[in-house]
Amino acid sequence: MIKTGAEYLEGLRDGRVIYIGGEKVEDVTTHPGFRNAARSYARIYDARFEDATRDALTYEEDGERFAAYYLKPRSRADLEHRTRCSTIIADLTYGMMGRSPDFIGGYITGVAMQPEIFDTDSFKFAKNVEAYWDFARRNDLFVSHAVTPPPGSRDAKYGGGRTMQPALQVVGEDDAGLYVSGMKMLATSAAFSDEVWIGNIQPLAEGHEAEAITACIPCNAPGLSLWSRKPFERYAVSEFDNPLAYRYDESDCIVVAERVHIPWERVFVHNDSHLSREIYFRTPAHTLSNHQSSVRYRAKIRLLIALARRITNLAGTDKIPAVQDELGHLAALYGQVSAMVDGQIQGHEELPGGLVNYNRHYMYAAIYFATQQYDHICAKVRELLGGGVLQMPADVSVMDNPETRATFEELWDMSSATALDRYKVMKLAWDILGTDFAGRHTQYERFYMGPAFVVRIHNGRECPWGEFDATLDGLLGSYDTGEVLNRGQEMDKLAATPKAAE
Ligand SMILES: Cc1cc2nc3c(=O)[nH]c(=O)nc-3n(C[C@H](O)[C@H](O)[C@H](O)COP(=O)(O)OP(=O)(O)OC[C@H]3O[C@@H](n4cnc5c(N)ncnc54)[C@H](O)[C@@H]3O)c2cc1C
Repeated sequence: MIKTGAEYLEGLRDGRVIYIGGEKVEDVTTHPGFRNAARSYARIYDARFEDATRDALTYEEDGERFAAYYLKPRSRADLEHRTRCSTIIADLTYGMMGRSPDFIGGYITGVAMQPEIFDTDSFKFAKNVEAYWDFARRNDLFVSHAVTPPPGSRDAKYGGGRTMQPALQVVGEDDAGLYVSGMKMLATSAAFSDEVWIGNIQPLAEGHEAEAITACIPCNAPGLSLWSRKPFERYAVSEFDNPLAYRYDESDCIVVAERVHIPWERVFVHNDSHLSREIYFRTPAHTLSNHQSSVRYRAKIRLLIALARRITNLAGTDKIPAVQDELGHLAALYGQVSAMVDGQIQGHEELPGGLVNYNRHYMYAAIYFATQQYDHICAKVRELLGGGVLQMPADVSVMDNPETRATFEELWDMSSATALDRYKVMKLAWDILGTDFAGRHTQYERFYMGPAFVVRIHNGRECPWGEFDATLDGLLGSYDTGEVLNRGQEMDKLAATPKAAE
């Protein structure tokens, strides 16, 4: 059953423990660091009840409606349905919320499409994976994830001397389940999610099997706390000055567990270092979730490029051929991203059991493009922006004082736009390019799938090298030494033949 925005917000008032530094957040739906972002997520939930978006955001099965990110794709049309769903969510948030519910919806659905790999000689967890997917869709869960170990796990003294190890691991077991303690990085949107998925996207070293635990934990589980980074929403001057930080700060939290109990039915991998990482790649999980990343990125750079064009229009530089050339360059990059989204559908893969997946190599290639080009796109927009934003008054209170307002409106007005309209565009541009919020986005786009070398490893793994070999071998096999020698001898003969009378 799908939830309304109000029901979703009510679910966040569940006693979860969130810290901002030493401050304990009592209620994310009212706290000044989180409340507007919570409402932005609620807006996504409400859109599922609106005529224009219901069919794209949901699917129906046996008379019941579920979020479309829980749809197991069986055809190209299903993949397109999932893409439309993520496009609407990304458009509602201008691509600012990377870990919206459709991201981990892709993980959960992806693992449930090939649950058999979770049955091993030691544990039979396939039924848990399938049951969790059904539980998540029936309860319309928003799940976030933390699958990166803390830097402390590289510490040479890692093995000893501490009462609690930094890397989250199993520390106990009983008939009902497992106990875990430690930290996981960096659960974006966890403050707003119902549950958090913990696991390992990086390889685990031998001897670290206790860290292999992969499971879902409710955000209000006893012993679990979420340690938030600085919430930018709290420091937004106003909605007019920082419209993006004010509405769309999705938050990032370190997950800290102190003897958190996980019932067996929520455990997907235990004590198996290899499998704990393989599940993302041997199932469609990583591809379904990160197709969403490409779709979201497209929405974000559309906003950035639209801003670039508007800025040049307001400044009157849009008629200059060199400026038009820059806009053409940005338009080409946008076209490439769009083509990469469509290509993942066009080149989709058939899976066992009548299921399909987006093209995983194209997905990783799109992510690599996105991570490498984000700084470049921002730099181009900054170039076109000039000193614009810094040539504006400090904040919108300039409009509250009649004296400053009169001068502002008289001197800052241009034929292209009023002073206030120019101010509005410049402040929005700065919110995506220059503020704390913007800096976090630059880091996010670079690291959400891990460092660049990790994204290259994914590309190398999924590249159809066999096809490359076939191309090369086709050419190499089309000639051999004998033929070359024969052809050479024939040329010699021809050269030796007397030419006909000219
Ligand atoms: C804003 C943001 C949100 C995120 N959200 C999530 C989330 O929701 N869930 C989640 O699980 N993760 C998330 N991540 C990703 C995650 O937390 C890590 O930041 C990411 O995996 C990189 O790990 P790290 O920070 O430990 O960097 P490191 O692994 O320490 O890498 C940092 C740099 O060190 C160098 N380096 C390290 N190892 C090597 C090597 N072997 N070879 C060459 N160079 C190397 C590279 O230059 C690399 O860029 C998020 C990250 C950011 C920035």
